Amino acid sequence: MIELKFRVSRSEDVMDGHFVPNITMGAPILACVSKGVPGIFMDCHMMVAQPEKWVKDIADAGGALYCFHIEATTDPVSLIHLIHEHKMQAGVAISPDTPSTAISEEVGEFADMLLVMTVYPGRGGQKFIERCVPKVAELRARFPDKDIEVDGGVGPKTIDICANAGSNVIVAGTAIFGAAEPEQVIAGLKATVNTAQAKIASK
Ligand SMILES: O=C(CO)[C@@H](O)[C@H](O)COP(=O)(O)O
Repeated sequence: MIELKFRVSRSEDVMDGHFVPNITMGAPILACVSKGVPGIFMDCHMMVAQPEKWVKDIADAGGALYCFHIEATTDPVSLIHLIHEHKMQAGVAISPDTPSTAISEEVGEFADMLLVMTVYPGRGGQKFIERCVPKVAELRARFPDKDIEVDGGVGPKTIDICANAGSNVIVAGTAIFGAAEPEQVIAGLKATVNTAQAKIASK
């Protein structure tokens, strides 16, 4: 299945730091998309400083998954519960300089998805940061049943390392939107992840 991922941020509020094309927008636009494409799964990556503030707005706009940054909150467990109360899945993201251990056992167990950023949050088209990949393997070992997403600089040249580390949700912006034949890129990314997942499952 192809999902659409929405990067949600406001100019005054940006932190500095499945297959998903990536688009930047806020709740009003999400609401229009939700209305125009009934049943769409909107994976909302909240690159905002106070993620608690936007849960209701995003839920009301039709968000299906609300992913916040662990660096942006002091109480991730309560935030996950709040997201679930609003009938959305909860994702927890870590930026490139944040270790995987920032995700406690409790947070990892309650979350539906863990996101390892492989670029610094802010814009598309950045270079893949390979030193982030071991965090994917660490989280996969600790949380074998969770969705683990990678985001940033992921495409045909970097998918192998992500998939083999255990990532099963891939965000790709430039690699898809910049391709002459996006369908082929998506098919290649999917095949690589499916093969790696089958290998991991057979161990
Ligand atoms: O939101 C971010 C970075 O801030 C990422 O989702 C990138 O926008 C992904 O785009 P590419 O790196 O694939 O071009």
